[in-house]
Amino acid sequence: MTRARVLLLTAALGPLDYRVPQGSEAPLGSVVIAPLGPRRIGGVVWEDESFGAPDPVGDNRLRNLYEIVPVPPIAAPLRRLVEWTSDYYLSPPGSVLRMLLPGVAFADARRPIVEYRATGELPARMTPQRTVALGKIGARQGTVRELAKLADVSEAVIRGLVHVGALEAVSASADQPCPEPDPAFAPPDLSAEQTAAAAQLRAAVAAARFETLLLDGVTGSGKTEVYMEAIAAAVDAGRQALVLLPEIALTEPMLTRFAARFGCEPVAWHSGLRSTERRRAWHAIASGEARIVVGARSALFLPYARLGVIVVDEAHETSFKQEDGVHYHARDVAVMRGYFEGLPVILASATPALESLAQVEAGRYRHIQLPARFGGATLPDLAAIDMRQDPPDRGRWLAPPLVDALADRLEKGEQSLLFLNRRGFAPLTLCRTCGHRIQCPNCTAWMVEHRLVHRLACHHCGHVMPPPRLCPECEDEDSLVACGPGVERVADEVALRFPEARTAIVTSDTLWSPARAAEFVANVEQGLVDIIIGTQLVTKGYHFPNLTLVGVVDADLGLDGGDLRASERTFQQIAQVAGRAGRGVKPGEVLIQTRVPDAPVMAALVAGDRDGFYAAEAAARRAAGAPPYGRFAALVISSEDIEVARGVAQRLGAKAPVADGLAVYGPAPAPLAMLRGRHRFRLLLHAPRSFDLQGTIRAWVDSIDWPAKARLAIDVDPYSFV
Ligand SMILES: Nc1ncnc2c1ncn2[C@@H]1O[C@H](COP(=O)(O)OP(=O)(O)OP(=O)(O)O)[C@@H](O)[C@H]1O
Ligand SMILES: [Zn+2]
Repeated sequence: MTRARVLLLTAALGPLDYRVPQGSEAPLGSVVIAPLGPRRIGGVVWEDESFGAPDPVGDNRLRNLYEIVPVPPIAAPLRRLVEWTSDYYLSPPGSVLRMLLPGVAFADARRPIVEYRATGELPARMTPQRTVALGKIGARQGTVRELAKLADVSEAVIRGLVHVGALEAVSASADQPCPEPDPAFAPPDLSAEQTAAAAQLRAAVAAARFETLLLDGVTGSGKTEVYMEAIAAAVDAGRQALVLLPEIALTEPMLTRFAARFGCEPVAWHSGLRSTERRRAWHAIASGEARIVVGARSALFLPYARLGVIVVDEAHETSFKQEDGVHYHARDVAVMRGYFEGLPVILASATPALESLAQVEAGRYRHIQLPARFGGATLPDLAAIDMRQDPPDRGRWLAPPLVDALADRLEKGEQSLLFLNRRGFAPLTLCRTCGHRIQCPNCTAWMVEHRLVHRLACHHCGHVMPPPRLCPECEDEDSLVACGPGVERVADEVALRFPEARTAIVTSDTLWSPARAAEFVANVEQGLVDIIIGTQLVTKGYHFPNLTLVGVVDADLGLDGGDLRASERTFQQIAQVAGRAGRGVKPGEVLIQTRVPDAPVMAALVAGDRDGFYAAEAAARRAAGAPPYGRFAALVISSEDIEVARGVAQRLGAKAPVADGLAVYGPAPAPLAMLRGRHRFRLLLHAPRSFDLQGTIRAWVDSIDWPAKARLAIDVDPYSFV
């Protein structure tokens, strides 16, 4: 009889033993469906010796596996990555496994789906909407939902077109062939510096060995062009390439850019995909047919058949850190994947994380630099506007020098960008009469006014309500006032000052789909926008040659809050957004509104002294034992019942581990004391780099009993301290 130990797709259990039905085989890594009580559940056949090698279950108690799923087995290096991730981030292995095997992995790729395509017949009644829709669909084929998305119309319009015979149903196999990228399609003419950098990357891919390379080039130096050479090398070698991006909004422009370089779009992977697209993508990735994959961090764990290189673009971005479920950092896990699979990992950034630079210094990462912009474009001039000396008019947010600069660009027909990392109209609504502030009922957070949609919204839990007319506290009428600016409010000021200017507000509210992102890019490129007002979403990736002015509306915003990376993040964010200016022939100017122009980070930005800033920051971190020279981990205990949460936190606190060099802070109410209706208490651990934090935490957490109503979230190497 053959048995199989299976790691199931559930957080609650370790591996379980099963019997392999007669006539079937289930070698290590096989994807299977197994019985679990009355349920059917997916899983992967695993080594007996993993996860503490639990004792085997007696033959007589084994249940039969239901099915061996006909997809390629999960390879050993990826199984090791699952174990490592589970171990390092203190997450159940079943939760990690789910990232490899989303539901679509179990959907039969060969089962046909009904798709639709144009028949060439035009409906008798042609509305303008139908004309546009058919134009956009062209020769493409897809489900009703996909075509609706493609044509930017409702599904009803598509169904209407089917009804009148303009579209016909076809049975499509879900594993439609992926187009083959052609590395020789349109290679760029690289500059001498770029050529040297690209040669190093190509050689690393050809060597097919683990190595981490930090591609550190100023904004506009052509990092993307250069790492595409590494991808070309991987494709040439018959391998797959993965590019991780920090935001979904960046994927669409990147797909277009790849299409220009390789002759076809790569395969995209992110949470915005339709389930049919997702199914197609997953199976193409697992079979090796998807040669280039561009995706968000969730693309990292997929079972690539023949991965040859991983690129992490904008590698300094903290959005690579997942803040729920498995709290992993995609940049760090990418490096581990490279290690287990024996392949190069390229981290690209104009403002590398201190962590990455420390690895370079320690000799563990190779440093590849591109110190100049491509094509003779120069880096922009940065200057600070001291808001204490040059304040904006009352109730306004733009200081006179910035207003003048905007007027100047409008006159010259050049584009400007105003950056403020705050969505909505105003971050706080306050009663003038009684001082009441409108707070989210579920979170320790203010409700943010979104005037464009007439709503107050909580940015933590998504709770929305109409803006009240009466103060909920004193019931005074029309006493509520908006405090502070968000991008919408800055846009109002721009409209007031420059009624003729064409503006675009760019936030996750306005660029919620890849299609909207693509539309925004096209509008700016065609010169249909004069002033962009945006959040961090516009700080990176974009290349608008006619954009010559960047205004940072509130440079001090990120410095509040006492986050250990506050200065570093401020530096990166402002350097990145500054990098959008002057990328063409015309030089760029950057004006930074601040109340602390003498703060080291502002002074370094204005002086263009990146090395000095990083050196000072590194010294300060080293002295404080902060990352990357020391380590943190956070334990957040939450419950709907505050007493339960407090009780567990206190019992845990009473058993806090004691060790040389280890400091345990708390328990204390977390800064975000309530989130989604749950009360939160936090314990923070601080230890030297070499300390076994994971082992310590594991033993500690096991030392108390956990009531069912309390939940524990563990965050190793936290980036968010709320
Ligand atoms: N060798 C080249 N030939 C033609 N165009 C190039 C070349 N190198 C760079 N470019 C162009 O210069 C612009 C900037 O390059 P790219 O976007 O690759 O820079 P980057 O370093 O990734 O920038 P950022 O970090 O600011 O996003 C792009 O429009 C790119 O196509
Ligand atoms: Zn809330």
